[in-house]
Amino acid sequence: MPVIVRTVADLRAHTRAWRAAGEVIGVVPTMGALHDGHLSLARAARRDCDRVITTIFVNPMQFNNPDDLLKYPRTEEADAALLATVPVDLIFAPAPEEVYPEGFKTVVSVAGVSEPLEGRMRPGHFDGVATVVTKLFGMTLADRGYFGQKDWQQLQVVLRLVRDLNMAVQIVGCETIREADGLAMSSRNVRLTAAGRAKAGVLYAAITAAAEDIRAGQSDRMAIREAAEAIRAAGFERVEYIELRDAATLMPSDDPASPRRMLAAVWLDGVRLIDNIPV
Ligand SMILES: Nc1ncnc2c1ncn2[C@@H]1O[C@H](COP(=O)(O)OP(=O)(O)OP(=O)(O)O)[C@@H](O)[C@H]1O
Ligand SMILES: CC(C)(CO)[C@@H](O)C(=O)[O-]
Ligand code: BAL
Repeated sequence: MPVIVRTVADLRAHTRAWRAAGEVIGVVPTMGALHDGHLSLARAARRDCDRVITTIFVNPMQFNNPDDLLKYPRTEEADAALLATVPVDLIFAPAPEEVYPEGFKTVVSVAGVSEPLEGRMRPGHFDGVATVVTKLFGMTLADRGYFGQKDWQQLQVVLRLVRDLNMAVQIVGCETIREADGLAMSSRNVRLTAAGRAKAGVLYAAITAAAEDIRAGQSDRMAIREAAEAIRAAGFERVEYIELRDAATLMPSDDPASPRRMLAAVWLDGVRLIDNIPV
């Protein structure tokens, strides 16, 4: 089993020795309730790095919805058993007071790319992500950080953060791991009912069809409207957004010559699902 460490002092004792030995350290930040998506990041880190740390921390600062924080699944024992199969060297699972001790005052805020889409729908969310990711890099002294493309906007926020603050961490974006019906794996999927789960693959199918239609010459607006209709017709409660954006800045883009990404957030069974694909 990987060693589980709860304090920054204990973590540093390991990472200092690793660095002194010239070893390359990879970190995989997670909020736990691990699935194959997370494990694919840990496996990529295992291939590239001498030492792999997975952090498990349900970061209160990035939750704009207290109910979402309360309901967030916590499965540490099962997570440790899964990480042992990779294997990772160390699990860092601090308590909130270790990360945000009394007197904590700093907020890291990435303007621009944090603002639309998830940033608009979840106010303060990306400040919480940027702050905790900055702290996790500082705590772990990692050389490389592994993030999933499933959270595409988050990945762009982290890339901007690292560039803007000259952090010596190389960011690796790993592709989205999906269930057989196309549903992107996510810790929140366990909250779907059996009926909801049976429909959930429609999200990926609808945005994939829209991306194909756009590549075949259909207008962006029409293709997106059809995708939203297909999702509603399948019984999803709400389409929060389906947007075609510049892949790096997340600003609106109608220029097919530059890399674009279709990003969506929808509600099914009271669960908020996100997904994205290249166009
Ligand atoms: N299906 C997936 N494929 C690849 N990477 C993923 C997948 N799901 C999550 N990740 C990545 O794992 C890291 C940790 O994510 P997180 O712990 O939030 O898991 P999650 O399943 O996305 O949970 P949720 O979306 O419910 O918060 C992030 O970098 C995220 O992008
Ligand atoms: C990167 C992260 C672990 C920061 O809390 C979180 O946003 C996540 O799980 O994607
Ligand atoms: N997976 C991104 C973190 C979050 O939803 O809060």
